[in-house]
Amino acid sequence: MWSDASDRELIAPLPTETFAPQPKAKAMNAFLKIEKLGKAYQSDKPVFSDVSFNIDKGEFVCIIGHSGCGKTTILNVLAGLDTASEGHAFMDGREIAGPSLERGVVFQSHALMPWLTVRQNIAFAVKSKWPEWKTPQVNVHVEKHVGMVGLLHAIDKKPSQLSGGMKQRVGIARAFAIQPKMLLLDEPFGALDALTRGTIQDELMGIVRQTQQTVFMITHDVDEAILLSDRILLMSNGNASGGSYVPGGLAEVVVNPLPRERTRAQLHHLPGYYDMRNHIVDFLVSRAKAH
Ligand SMILES: Nc1ncnc2c1ncn2[C@@H]1O[C@H](COP(=O)(O)OP(=O)(O)OP(=O)(O)O)[C@@H](O)[C@H]1O
Repeated sequence: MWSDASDRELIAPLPTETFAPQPKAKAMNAFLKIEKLGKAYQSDKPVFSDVSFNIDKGEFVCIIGHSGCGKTTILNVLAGLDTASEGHAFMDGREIAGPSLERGVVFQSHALMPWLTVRQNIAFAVKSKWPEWKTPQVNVHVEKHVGMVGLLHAIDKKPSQLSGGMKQRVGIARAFAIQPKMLLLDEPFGALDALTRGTIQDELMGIVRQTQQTVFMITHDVDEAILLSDRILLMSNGNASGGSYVPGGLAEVVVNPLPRERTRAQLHHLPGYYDMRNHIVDFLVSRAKAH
């Protein structure tokens, strides 16, 4: 029911699926195209290999897997901050070869410049993207994006004067403000309490739906993935059982069957929610880490 048939063709071999394939038209020239990606810090023990997937424009894709399977490594390759040992990553028809303002990145730690205010932090990024812009235009743009995350009242405060949730909001506003072609989120809400996390998830979902932003996000939270994403990539860890080493990789692609206009409050009442949740949890418990 959930597996993405076209991705299956790209990811070979995949384990037997217990769900009927769901046909989904997928262009050959997908917006983001990952081909047979592999990474080895130790040549005899690659972290993962043969990872292939596509992301369409406007799609929200989450990746889930146990610690150490290589999620951040993949995100860093997409960000241009790391290189793969094998394979290729293309965005918008061009191979990714270094960081670019075409991709906005939000990490778990907010990475704001502590000596600058919210306004100045975001203006710095905006001026890097559009150096020809005059100050009034930069200000309007900054205020629009700070408003989007509900922080206009704190726009002239420094990071030390903000809560953890507020700092993450600034990071999200800054990433959106450069109008990236792709947003890369590495557990952006990992350090937040459940209440703040929920509020910011709602805000992020609203902005993403409104801007049709393409997103690749790492999370450890199954409910967060089900709430936000159109598809969920399930990654397995490298496995050294039986004397030989098998690298980790992309084990399965789960297509989210829930209506896109879902909200956090209604999620648990939607038909199909528990089946999907149980399927992902079962994967994490029994298949993701087959040591
Ligand atoms: N620079 C490095 N040098 C050597 N090994 C590294 C390096 N960076 C990552 N690794 C190793 O590669 C593996 C994958 O790391 P990565 O951070 O991508 O995993 P992850 O799935 O994102 O984990 P987590 O969920 O804990 O963040 C880990 O075993 C890690 O120790």
